[in-house]
Amino acid sequence: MAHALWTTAAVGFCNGNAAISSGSVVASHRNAAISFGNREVEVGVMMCGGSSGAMVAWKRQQQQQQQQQLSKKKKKKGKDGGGFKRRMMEEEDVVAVVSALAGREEGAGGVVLESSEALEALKGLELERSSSSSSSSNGKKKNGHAVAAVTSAVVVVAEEEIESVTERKRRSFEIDTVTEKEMKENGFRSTRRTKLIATVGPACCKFEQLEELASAGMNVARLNMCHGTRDWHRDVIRNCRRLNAEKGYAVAVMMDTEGSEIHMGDLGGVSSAKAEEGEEWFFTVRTFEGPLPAFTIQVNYEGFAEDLKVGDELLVDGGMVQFEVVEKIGPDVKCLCTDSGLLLPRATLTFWRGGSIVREKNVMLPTISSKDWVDIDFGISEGVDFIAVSFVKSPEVIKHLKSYVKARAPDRSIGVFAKIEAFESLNCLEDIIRVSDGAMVARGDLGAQIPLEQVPSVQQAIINVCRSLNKPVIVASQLLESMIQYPTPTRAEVADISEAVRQKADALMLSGESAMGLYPQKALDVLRGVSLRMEHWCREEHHGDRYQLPELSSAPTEKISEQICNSAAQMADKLGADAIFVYTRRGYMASLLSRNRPDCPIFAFTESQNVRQRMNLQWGLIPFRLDFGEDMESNLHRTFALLKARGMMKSGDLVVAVSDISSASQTAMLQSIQVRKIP
Ligand SMILES: Nc1ncnc2c1ncn2[C@@H]1O[C@H](COP(=O)(O)OP(=O)(O)O)[C@@H](O)[C@H]1O
Ligand SMILES: C=C(OP(=O)(O)O)C(=O)O
Repeated sequence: MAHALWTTAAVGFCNGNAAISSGSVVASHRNAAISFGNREVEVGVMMCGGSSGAMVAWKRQQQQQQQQQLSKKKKKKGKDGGGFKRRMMEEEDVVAVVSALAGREEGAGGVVLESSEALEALKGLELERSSSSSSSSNGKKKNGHAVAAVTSAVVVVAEEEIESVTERKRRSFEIDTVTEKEMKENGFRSTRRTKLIATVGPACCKFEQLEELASAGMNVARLNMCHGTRDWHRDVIRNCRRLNAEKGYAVAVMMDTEGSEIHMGDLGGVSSAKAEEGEEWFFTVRTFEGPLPAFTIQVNYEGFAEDLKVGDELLVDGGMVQFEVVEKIGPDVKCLCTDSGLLLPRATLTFWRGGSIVREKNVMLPTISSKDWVDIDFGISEGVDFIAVSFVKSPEVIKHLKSYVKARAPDRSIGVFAKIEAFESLNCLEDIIRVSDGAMVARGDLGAQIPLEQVPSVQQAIINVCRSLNKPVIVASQLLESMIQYPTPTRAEVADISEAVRQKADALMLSGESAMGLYPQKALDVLRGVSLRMEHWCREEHHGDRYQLPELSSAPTEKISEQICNSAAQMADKLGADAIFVYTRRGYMASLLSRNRPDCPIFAFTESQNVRQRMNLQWGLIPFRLDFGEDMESNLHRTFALLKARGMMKSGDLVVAVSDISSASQTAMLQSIQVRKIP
């Protein structure tokens, strides 16, 4: 808005009828230099004489002029007039103050706010921005005037710069809007600890649909590179970024590689095909000009016919449809359908012989194919937060990818997750997880590689290893499979989700339910509702029967941080603390706290949006973005003030605060635990 150089906008806090006037300014409480776009503007919060309740803020050079203009407007149009809009601010915060300014009508002079809450909000603003203080407290003399209280204040901003203020404010302290809502609705002790991941597909890829999922609690959006084009994925990633930037979410993006396991082609463009028992189908590596012949399925693996033997069982999608190999005809394999079902595009294929999975030349296929490398480059350039690697069989591939990612994106932290689904990965589970940034129990394909009845115990084993090694773990696939078609889940699905929550997995993941199901939103609602209920049951109603968490192992170099976090979590539980606060640059201390699975939520403050998004996948972490101050004390004060102002915490709440950040002036890192009551 270039038209008005200094159209005055005002935010005031009033006692009774007092509004903005040119009444007696008695002392400056604090002067804060605020950057508006390219300019530094001084904003003053004034201490006012109790009798007048007047308030003024000024731009240094134009102070007098501003006051006259404000006063004139006030006189002319009354207290609501002159473009000043009266507005109650019971529970709103600094961000809302500035947003209100940005959203006000064209030409409106400002927003007048009332109530002590609003005053707190301004104090937050002031604290955050203050570079010097000439404050005087209640009743003390300053500049020869009696100062009663901080009863009022005005912030003057240039109209054309409001947007950058909004942006700046938002960037200096950010919290996921859904979490904030949940915290206000349920009280922050009851916020959901288990994180939710939704696979994005045609059923939920539009901006509005993603927004609906985000508001239903999606913490991470997963993109399965098996499906869709890169342009399609780019649009989704950008929609997620837009959602975060415009709506205040912290949705992370996870890219899941296709891998080079054997799978079917795209069925010639149809969305599914039914295979009936007794039918003969041809599996082939040939390509066809024009439409696919009837009863033909293309396969992506050249050695397919070579690896198979007559009599082998061929399982589609881990057994959703089953065939028996009856004949090999050159590059084609004729199969008889023995278990009917729906064939879906690009479904995985596994072969079984005498009750064991067949490992022939296919075992030599690279875990990361050449197409995956191109996808990975794409993901890095589009700024994904996580890369999940399909069919990991050894730790080497993860190490290799991690060093590649570090070289390609030295300034960003991209988490590399190992999907545990290959039979071979179970022989070196610890080694794989140790070098990864997290793991996914990919039960869909895992259930096709090991007997189904072993999947639950393997799930538990993977979760245990992850906790012991301090790696986040995702439980994925078929959590609500029936909801692809129906609006309510089966009881067994609810029990399955509850079990994963009881095992304290970091995150639960939807696949087809959100990607191509009829009820993506409802499925996420069920996931959220069941998680909340089970968490509550474990925490509040079943305290004595706490799920026994496995031993925590430790890395020698990280022992001090680990001990600090373990002690802080124990202390918080024993003291019945309301929250743990952690100030963290890389998210590491936050993860060490999270793995203790304490009773109270962990408010994790970090300076980086990237780290904030990554923390959004971890159990119990409520990630905030915050510009760190000079020292721990100032960080604590600012966060207390801001959280109180936003109605998220209140005076008297008990907080255990952990920090390992050092200020610019400190050379050594200071690790500390403090127990504080919110003032
Ligand atoms: N990007 C996409 N484009 C089209 N369909 C998708 C996409 N992502 C997922 N799907 C659909 O959702 C289903 C379930 O997703 P997922 O479990 O991730 O894949 P898969 O079935 O290949 O393991 C897929 O089979 C596919 O039909
Ligand atoms: C999550 C899984 O992987 P994908 O969806 O890529 O098959 C799985 O197999 O469970």
